[in-house]
Amino acid sequence: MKKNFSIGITGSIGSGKSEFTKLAEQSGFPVIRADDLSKKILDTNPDVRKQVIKKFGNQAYINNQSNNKYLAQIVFSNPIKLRELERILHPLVIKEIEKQKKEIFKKSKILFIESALIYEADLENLFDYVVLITASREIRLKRKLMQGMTEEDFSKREMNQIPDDEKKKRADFIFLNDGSISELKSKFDLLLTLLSVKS
Ligand SMILES: CC(C)(COP(=O)(O)OP(=O)(O)OC[C@H]1O[C@@H](n2cnc3c(N)ncnc32)[C@H](O)[C@@H]1O)[C@@H](O)C(=O)NCCC(=O)NCCS
Ligand SMILES: Nc1ncnc2c1ncn2[C@@H]1O[C@H](COP(=O)(O)OP(=O)(O)OP(=O)(O)O)[C@@H](O)[C@H]1O
Repeated sequence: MKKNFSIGITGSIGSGKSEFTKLAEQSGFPVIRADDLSKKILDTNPDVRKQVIKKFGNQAYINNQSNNKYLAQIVFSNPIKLRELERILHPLVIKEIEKQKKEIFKKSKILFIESALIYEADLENLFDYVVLITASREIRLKRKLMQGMTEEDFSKREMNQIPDDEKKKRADFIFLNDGSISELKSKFDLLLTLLSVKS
């Protein structure tokens, strides 16, 4: 293998991208989760906190923690507000990914990066390859209902995401995750074979 690879993992809500990322982690590969970075920045960056309170009010934080339920209620019902929150967070998330990527590539040739919004946020150039995890709406909804999300909250989030048909045109690899986790693991192993990577 000649160079370092960064592999983006994306998919619509409930598709199973976190499960796929977990498989990469369990196989010993370094992983970055954009969502976790975003949450950490939202919680701990004082300048972000100032900007978020200015746009969304004092209720955006409870004690020292971001009030995600409150923010979710606002932004997923109002695309303008969502863009405002994204404009505050995304540049910092991208900067942090780039920083961590450099460090990780000193020790590893492969890096998996999970991000729900690779196409929505135009992040494609952060990755050598993008893996799209898919499942029917019915299955994705069922999974999120099982996790305690309401159908209304699911639909509001989904409405702010690019449809799978469009994502499929842009992804390098597409894996359907409508079976068991062990079937998903076989697909993960297939990806390693296709990329000539050994865990
Ligand atoms: C509004 C917030 C605080 C709500 O947090 P909450 O814990 O309820 O949801 P969480 O972040 O875990 O998201 C769950 C799912 O919602 C969907 N989702 C999250 N952000 C977005 C978005 N900007 N656009 C579309 N869908 C989104 C994804 O499918 C994601 O996996 C949070 O989603 C947020 O800060 N979003 C804006 C920043 C962002 O774009 N983050 C995504 C990765 S960088
Ligand atoms: N093949 C599968 N078999 C059984 N359960 C699954 C499978 N894939 C995912 N799940 C479950 O469905 C739920 C949603 O999966 P996951 O969190 O991986 O999706 P996601 O794409 O990361 O979702 P989100 O966009 O909400 O972050 C989780 O509880 C997960 O364990």
